[in-house]
Amino acid sequence: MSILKVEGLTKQFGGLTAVNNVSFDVEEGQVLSVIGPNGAGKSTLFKLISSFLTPTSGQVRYKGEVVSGLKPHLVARKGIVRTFQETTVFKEMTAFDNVVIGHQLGQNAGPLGVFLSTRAARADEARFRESADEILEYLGLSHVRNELARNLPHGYLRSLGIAIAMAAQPKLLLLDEPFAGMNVDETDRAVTMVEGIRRRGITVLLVEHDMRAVMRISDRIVVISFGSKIAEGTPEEIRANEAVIEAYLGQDDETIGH
Ligand SMILES: Nc1ncnc2c1ncn2[C@@H]1O[C@H](COP(=O)(O)OP(=O)(O)OP(=O)(O)O)[C@@H](O)[C@H]1O
Repeated sequence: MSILKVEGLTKQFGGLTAVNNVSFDVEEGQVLSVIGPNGAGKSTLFKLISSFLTPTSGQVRYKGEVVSGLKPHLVARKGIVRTFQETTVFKEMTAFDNVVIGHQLGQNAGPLGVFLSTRAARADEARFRESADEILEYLGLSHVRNELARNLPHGYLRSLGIAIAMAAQPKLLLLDEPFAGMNVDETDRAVTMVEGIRRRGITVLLVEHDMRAVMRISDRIVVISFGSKIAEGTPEEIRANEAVIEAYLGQDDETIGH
C-alpha cells in the first residue's frame, strides 16, 4: 500500500521550472530514494513534500489526504517528519536533551511551545526520557548521550538530527542528503541507522546526491534530472538504466555507485 503519492508535482521559480510534473508513489515500510545530479531539483522536491514550499501545480497525498498547502508543522504532526538540520540542533544541550526536546516538537507547533511547555507536556517527560534513551541506543549514539551537541563531530551531528526527528514519531521520515559530507565510516554508520529505522516499520524517503550508499539501502529509486523524472526502479534497474548513466556522465564514476 502506498503511504505517499506525489502527483504531477511542478514548481516554478520565475521562468525556471525546478520540478517538472514529477509523479511517484512511496510504499509503506520501504526506503525510496530520490537521486539526481547537482541542481536537478531534489531539494525543491523535498521541500514540496514536507510542505515548506507550495507547488505551482500538482499535489502530494499522504494516506489519501492532500497535504500540499498545509503548514509544515501540521504535516509533521500527521507523521511526515524531516530531519533536523545542524542549525536547528540546540548546540548548548546534550545529545540526550536534544532528543527529549524532539519528542515535544512532535507535539507542539514549534520551539516556543516547548519553552512554554504545558503541564501535560511535563507529565510526558518521563516517557520522553525513556524513549530518548531507546532511540539513542538503536541509532548507535548511546556513547555520546551526555556530550554537548556543539562538541560532536559533523557526522554525529547529522545523526543527532535523525535521532531528534525519530523522537517526533514519524510514520514517514524524510532524510535530506543524510550522507553529505560524511567519510566512509560515517556513511557506513548512517546506512546502518537507516536500516534500523526501516526495520522499525518506518517508511523512509531520502534525497541524496551520491548513488553509492543509496544503492545499498533503497527498495526503489527515483531519478530526476533538470526537474523531470527520468527513471524509476530497483537499484539493479537504475544501475543499468541508459538514461541514468547518460544523466550522470561527466560526473565522477563514484557517484553512480561503481
Ligand atoms: N528559492 C529559489 N528561487 C529560485 N530558484 C531556485 C530556488 N530554489 C532552487 N532554485 C533553482 O531550482 C533548481 C533546482 O534546485 P535544487 O536545489 O532543488 O536542486 P538539487 O537537485 O537539490 O541540487 P543539489 O544537489 O546541488 O543540492 C536550481 O536551478 C536552483 O537554482
